[in-house]
Amino acid sequence: MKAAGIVFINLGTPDSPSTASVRKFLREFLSDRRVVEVPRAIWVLILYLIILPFRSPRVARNYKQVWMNNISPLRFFSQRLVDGVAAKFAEHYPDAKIHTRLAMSYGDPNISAAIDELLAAGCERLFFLPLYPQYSATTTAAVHDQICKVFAARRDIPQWAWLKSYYDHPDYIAALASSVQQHWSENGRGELLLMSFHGIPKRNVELGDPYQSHCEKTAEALAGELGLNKSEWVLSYQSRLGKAEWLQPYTDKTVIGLAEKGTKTLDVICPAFAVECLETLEEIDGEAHEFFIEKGGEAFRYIPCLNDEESHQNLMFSLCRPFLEEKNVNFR
Ligand SMILES: C=CC1=C(C)c2cc3[nH]c(cc4nc(cc5[nH]c(cc1n2)c(C)c5CCC(=O)O)C(CCC(=O)O)=C4C)c(C)c3C=C
Ligand SMILES: [Fe+2]
Ligand SMILES: [Fe+2]
Repeated sequence: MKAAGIVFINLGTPDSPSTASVRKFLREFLSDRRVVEVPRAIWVLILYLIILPFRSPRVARNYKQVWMNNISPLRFFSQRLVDGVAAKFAEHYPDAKIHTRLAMSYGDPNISAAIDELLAAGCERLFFLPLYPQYSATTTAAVHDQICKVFAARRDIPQWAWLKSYYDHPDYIAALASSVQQHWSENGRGELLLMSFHGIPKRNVELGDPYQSHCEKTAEALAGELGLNKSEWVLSYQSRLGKAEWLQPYTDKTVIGLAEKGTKTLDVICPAFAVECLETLEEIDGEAHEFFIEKGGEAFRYIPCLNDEESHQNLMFSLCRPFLEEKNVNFR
């Protein structure tokens, strides 16, 4: 087997929960045209005059609530996951040279540095695995752009492949289902299972982004695996930004509506997030949790992301295996 490099890529996160670090992160993230498609001249004004000055201190306070000693949850769990998968590679392919790296779309460690390190370590083949089960141009294509930008500046391009999505991979659905079942066995079963996915603007879907259809397929497959009928689960979209319409139903309104209509116990899972982050810990287990209780709910039970669970490491291993074994790669 030729020396191979695997790059796991997540969104990115600030270096610290300070306003300055959050501002730096938001500036890079929200300047990407894949993320915000508003015409540049208008967007630069909104970003620099409104979002960066006003949102950064508020979001920094939110990050402070979920920060783990001196590391962000997203960075902590992503690195643990990658370390766990690296150990599996070493165990299953003891004679092979497989190098793994975690990289971020925004902030450090960046994709370009990861590629440089892997090539310097002698990797002749590279595989990129964005940690987004559902494809969206706002996230997955942004990763693809960055990979292509790095190679556009190189003369000798290595053989490389990437994984576009894994929204219906049997090991992904099985890992989610077993996390729900474990949660039910430890905490009891709520009246309803809410599956909350990160949202994107509705217009993006109208223009051809398959994200919504991927989320729906994940949700239906998970409900099927758990044997739930239509009245036992709900899909919603969280984390909207700005005034435009995003995918509906919105998670905050859904949670409030359910509590007002008499749901007392709610189990909540966020299948679009590979690992814990601000959007799961603060927005869902913090804010949405509070809304539910304020409006009359009794128990809001957040089901953790797959994080560095064994089932998640095995899923990552399965996703990399065809590439590592140089089989005919036939990814979706
Ligand atoms: C799971 C996939 C994600 C999609 C799709 C996505 C689209 C998307 N996000 C924003 C704006 C923000 N997202 C923010 C945080 C954030 N987003 C994701 C994932 C997806 N985003 C994650 C994992 C995180 C958490 C990062 C962390 O450090 O924990 C933020 C920052 C926080 C805030 O200011 O509220 C913004 C902004 C847009 C505009 C978008 C699609 C158009
Ligand atoms: Fe986001
Ligand atoms: Fe949020």
